Amino acid sequence: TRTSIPIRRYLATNAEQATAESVPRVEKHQFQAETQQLLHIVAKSLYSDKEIFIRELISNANDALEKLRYVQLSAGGEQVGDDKREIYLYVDDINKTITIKDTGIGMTKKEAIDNLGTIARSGSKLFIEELKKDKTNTDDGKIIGQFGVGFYSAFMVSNSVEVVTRSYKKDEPGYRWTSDGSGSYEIETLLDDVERGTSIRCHLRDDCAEFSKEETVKQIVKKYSNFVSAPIYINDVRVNNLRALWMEDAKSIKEDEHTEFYRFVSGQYDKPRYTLQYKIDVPINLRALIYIPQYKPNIFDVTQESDVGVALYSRKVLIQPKANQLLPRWLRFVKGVVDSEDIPLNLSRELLQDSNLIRKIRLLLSQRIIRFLQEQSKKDKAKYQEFYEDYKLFFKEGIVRTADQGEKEDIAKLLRFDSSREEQGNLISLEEYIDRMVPEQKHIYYLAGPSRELCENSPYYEAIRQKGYEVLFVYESHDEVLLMQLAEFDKKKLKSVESELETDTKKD
Ligand SMILES: Nc1nc(Cl)c2cnn(Cc3ccc(Br)cc3F)c2n1
Repeated sequence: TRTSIPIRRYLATNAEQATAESVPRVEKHQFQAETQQLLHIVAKSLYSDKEIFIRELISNANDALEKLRYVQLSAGGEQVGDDKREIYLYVDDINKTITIKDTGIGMTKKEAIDNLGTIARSGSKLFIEELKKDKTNTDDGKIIGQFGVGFYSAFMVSNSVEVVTRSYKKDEPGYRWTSDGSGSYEIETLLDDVERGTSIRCHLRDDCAEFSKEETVKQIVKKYSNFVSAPIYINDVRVNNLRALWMEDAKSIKEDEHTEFYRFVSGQYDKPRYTLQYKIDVPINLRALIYIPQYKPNIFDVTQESDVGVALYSRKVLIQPKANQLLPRWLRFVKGVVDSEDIPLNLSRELLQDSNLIRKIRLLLSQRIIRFLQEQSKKDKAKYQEFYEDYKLFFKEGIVRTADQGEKEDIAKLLRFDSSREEQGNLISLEEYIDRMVPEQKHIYYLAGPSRELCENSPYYEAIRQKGYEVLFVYESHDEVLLMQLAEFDKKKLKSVESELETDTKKD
């Protein structure tokens, strides 16, 4: 429904109408100081790669559609049936422009000017703080995230930016805002009909002409905005088609949907061996969909810094395709998506590296994955053992590499060992060993040898068996180093039977 009204009906009386013609329809404004500063930050330093201006403008467009839906819902108005909630991109490689148009809530003149100011005020002040303190962002971050500095990113690639917008509010005219991002902008009240929503037209710089090429823009939209809930069209062809599975109710997702999604995020064509969907809102907002591949990693995968498999999103918008700081190195074989609202959309790649928010996500995720795998081991021991045989090198590397005893022991929960009390090949965990230690037994005992038979025939083993103690058998020399490195677990010392015997005979 084109509810826009022509300006002439907008001014009730003739008198007003008469003056209307003389009202200066184009006003010139100076950018505030903060805006200048922010524009400079954004245009010069903020974004590692320019292409994300498309992500930012699409996110603003999607937010405008979400705000419209929210406003109409809370106003009790029914969702007007034929009211399209869509995002349109138009590229024109003759005139070197790209336009992002939404049919969302739109802006009044005051809102446009205030938003520019708000972004600039909260943006530059908060942004400078963020750069300094790198505290986890306060809710102001949400304002930026909401209609963020993202708009300014258009100036990274444009000689000038032209915005046509009309608010959903009754009797509001449309406006055209233009600026070259230098010191001022113009805002013109439009006399003719303007459809509700906002369209941002970027007049691209010569060195950014690629963003007026349909194919280039399609790839960028698929990369960053594939999961944006509103339909996105480029020159009237729909481009986004995948559902953000990680936002959906875990119980409603079928196995083959996971397989399709896993193949999209992992770039591998096997299936998930394990699937973990993880949602928390405190201490931070986190939606994660984690897959462990069916595929057995080869020595190359283990030794090289293989392609890190976890992508970071914020509210369904891609922030970083290979967010390797989201998981500890030893979990680099994990694939999937982590989405956090608390990540301000506009943090640059560098800032993401070591913020304490990222450290918190890393700790929460790795502990949740360990807990999940322990649960899986109890649910299906054989399946876990198969997984353990394929992935144990990653855990051992993790234990040896970390300096933190707590983390060593967390990872050690995943280890499995041959035991004197079990059939060969029926592996037990350290926790299972501890649960069945004899009362006066103080330590966890292990014996390293080339094979089970040689272990069982070792004099060391015989002695300890007299005491009725269970002994873990390890056959690889690196396992001996590993256990020495681990040194203890759950306050019990890990003792090699060989060393134990000597000290016993030496009556300490
Ligand atoms: N698409 C879209 N829709 C809406 Cl409702 C808003 C509100 N703020 N922004 C960012 C923005 C864009 C242009 C100008 Br001029 C000012 C400005 F803050 C929005 N962008």
